[in-house]
Amino acid sequence: MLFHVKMTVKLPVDMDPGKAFKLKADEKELAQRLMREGKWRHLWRIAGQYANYSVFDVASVQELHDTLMQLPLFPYMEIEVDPLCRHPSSIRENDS
Ligand SMILES: O=C(O)CC1=CCC(=O)O1
Repeated sequence: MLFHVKMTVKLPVDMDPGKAFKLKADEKELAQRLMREGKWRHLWRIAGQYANYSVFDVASVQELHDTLMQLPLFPYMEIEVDPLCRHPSSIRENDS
C-alpha cells in the first residue's frame, strides 16, 4: 500500500543544539534503513520549508502508523497522510 506523507518538522527554538543534532542523525539513519528496505520510497524536501513529501510502501495502515511513530523526530513533526491508489490514466504499469 502506498501513502503520500507530508512531514513538517517543528523543533522547539530553545532545544539544546546537541539534542537536535542527535535527533536529526538518528532520523537520517532510520530513514535510510527504511529506504534500503523499500518501505520509504521517496523523500523530497519541500523547497523553502523544514518539511518533506515522502511516499511510503508498507503492508498496512497499521505498519505506516507504527513506522511513523518510531521516527526520532515524530514528537516534533506535524504529519499529514494521504492513501494512494493507481490512476487509470497512468502509463507506469509497475507503479502499484
Ligand atoms: O528533514 C526532514 O524533513 C525530516 C527527515 C525525514 C528523514 C530525515 O532524515 O529527516
